[in-house]
Amino acid sequence: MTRKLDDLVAAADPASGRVRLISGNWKMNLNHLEAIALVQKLYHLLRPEDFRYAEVGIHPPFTALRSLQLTFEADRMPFTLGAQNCSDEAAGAYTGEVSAPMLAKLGVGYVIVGHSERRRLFHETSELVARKALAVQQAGMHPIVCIGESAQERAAGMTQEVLTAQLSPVLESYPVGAIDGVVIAYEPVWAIGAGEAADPDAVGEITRAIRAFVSERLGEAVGARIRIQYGGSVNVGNARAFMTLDDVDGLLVGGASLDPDAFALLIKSA
Ligand SMILES: O=C(CO)COP(=O)(O)O
Repeated sequence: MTRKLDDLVAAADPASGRVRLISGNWKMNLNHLEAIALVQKLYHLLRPEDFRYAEVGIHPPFTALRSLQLTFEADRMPFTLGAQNCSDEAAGAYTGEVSAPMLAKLGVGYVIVGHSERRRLFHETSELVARKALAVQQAGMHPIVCIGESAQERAAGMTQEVLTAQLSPVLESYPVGAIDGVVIAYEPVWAIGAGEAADPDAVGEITRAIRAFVSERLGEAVGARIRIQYGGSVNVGNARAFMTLDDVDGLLVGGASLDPDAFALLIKSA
């Protein structure tokens, strides 16, 4: 379900004008009944003003999308529905795949593409990720494009190089007029599921460099409008430190989004 424009304007950061976005990536967890129970509990823990601070996206497995779509509609819950992946093809003989138009039909607003788990475990290249981002845009949704360096790449001083290489195919192929609908999620691979997040000062520097790179490639106006999330062991204790960084507009939360009490507190603390 997509939220009304006036709600989203309220969720914008007054300094940057960018709408904050806190997204819960459930990964391969929770069946559709557990998914309904979690969002009902989460919704009751949040007050209307919590939704005015940021747009809150929920990214369940595909099998729970229809159930959550109906739950959000029936109870008028102002969450935005999200998916974790999609095919770069619109339809056809691709056994086991799910297309972007199918997700759009379910009311999905955001689709995560290029998560490091998909790059690493399912061998997704940055070119494929760029095609998926384009498929998401063509179906009328927004891609959340994940980029991030591994521990080895970081140790070798290659962070900036890796991030720009991952991002470039998206910036080169995406329609220029729609590019500010892209959300970039900076998720250092070594911080995912690690229990310890990256240092906020370092994230501040890296996200500033990501925005500068977008500005350099596509102009200052686009750079100023594109949204950047941080992800990797975000929890109640550190969410605010990331949200107060100038170039961070939101969070991509894994483990902590599976616990409604923790996720509600995290949204409030941010
Ligand atoms: O991969 C992540 C979100 O996409 C982060 O996961 P954790 O928050 O569990 O570290």
